[in-house]
Amino acid sequence: MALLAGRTVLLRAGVRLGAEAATRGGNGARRFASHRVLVEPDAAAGIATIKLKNPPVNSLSLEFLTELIICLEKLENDKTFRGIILTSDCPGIFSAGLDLREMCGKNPAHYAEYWRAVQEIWLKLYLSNMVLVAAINGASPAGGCLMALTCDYRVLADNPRYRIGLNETLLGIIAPFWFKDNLVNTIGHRAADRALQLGLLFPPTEALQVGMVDQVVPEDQIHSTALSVMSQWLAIPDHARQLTKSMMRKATADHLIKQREADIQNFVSFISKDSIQKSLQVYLEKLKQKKH
Ligand SMILES: CCCC/C=C/CC(=O)SCCNC(=O)CCNC(=O)[C@H](O)C(C)(C)COP(=O)(O)OP(=O)(O)OC[C@H]1O[C@@H](n2cnc3c(N)ncnc32)[C@H](O)[C@@H]1OP(=O)(O)O
Repeated sequence: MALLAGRTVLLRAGVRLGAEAATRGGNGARRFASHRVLVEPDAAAGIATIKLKNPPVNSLSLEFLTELIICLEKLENDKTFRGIILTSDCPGIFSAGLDLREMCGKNPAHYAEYWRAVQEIWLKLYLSNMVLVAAINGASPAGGCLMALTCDYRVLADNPRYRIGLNETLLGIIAPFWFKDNLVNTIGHRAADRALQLGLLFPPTEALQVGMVDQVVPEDQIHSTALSVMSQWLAIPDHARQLTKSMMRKATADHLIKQREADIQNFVSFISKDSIQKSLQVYLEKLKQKKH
């Protein structure tokens, strides 16, 4: 195993994380080769910082999700690491959430493959044995917010443009039950009810008030704060913390695990509807025209 402090890392001989992109080989198998998930290891501290790097907005495309899933698997299986700091390498954006282009104008088989990957990243993050701290250094709507919600602790940089929330209703779509469960577990039923129905995106002060994040700090202190939170969490014996985490989260994860195939079918039939396709296209078009 080679560990290079402060660099994109080689975790196992010959496998370069962050240097991988999914492509189809002749036999249909996936190969990997690109630079979207940067891992900065601190082996002495047992911490890996994952920097999301899928410019311009870290939208969660199938390829990006696949790389992230592989990265998390490798870290989870590597006893060197006990904690992950999840942050962004894209200035001003943590993640714009699911890649709308994966949900528009594609076929049912693609939607099913995509949704399985979305479920997988959520399960991997939500059930991770490691301590996960989100250092949210940018806007974090929808799927971006969901990734942060899977973490054990959330630090948000204090910038009014860095809004966070599950805004699905604004797109004319519905947050799945497991997005909802994760939000309810974090901010409580009443606040989640209001936030989900209105598709609220909270600026930092409100995000802190509602419990969507645990701490708001000046932007230049986000990484140091995440490190100090991490050392506090890593001071707890792993077995006790991990079993407690599992006790708190298992029922929520099992809810999805038991209905995984049905959830995929629901997604495929919902997203394939003409009316939903139309809403998503209009939303994407609005995003594109915003600049002009
Ligand atoms: C049953 C279905 C359940 C599924 C649940 C869905 C969960 C989701 O995650 S849906 C995605 C929801 N995401 C959003 O609503 C965020 C949309 N984006 C934004 O609000 C802004 O882009 C953002 C605040 C993140 C950043 O703003 P800017 O810095 O001003 O960037 P631009 O808006 O100019 O965007 C640059 C470029 O990126 C494209 N873009 C943005 N978001 C997405 C996305 N989620 N998927 C795909 N592409 C995205 C945007 O269109 C611009 O493209 P170009 O015009 O081609 O440069």
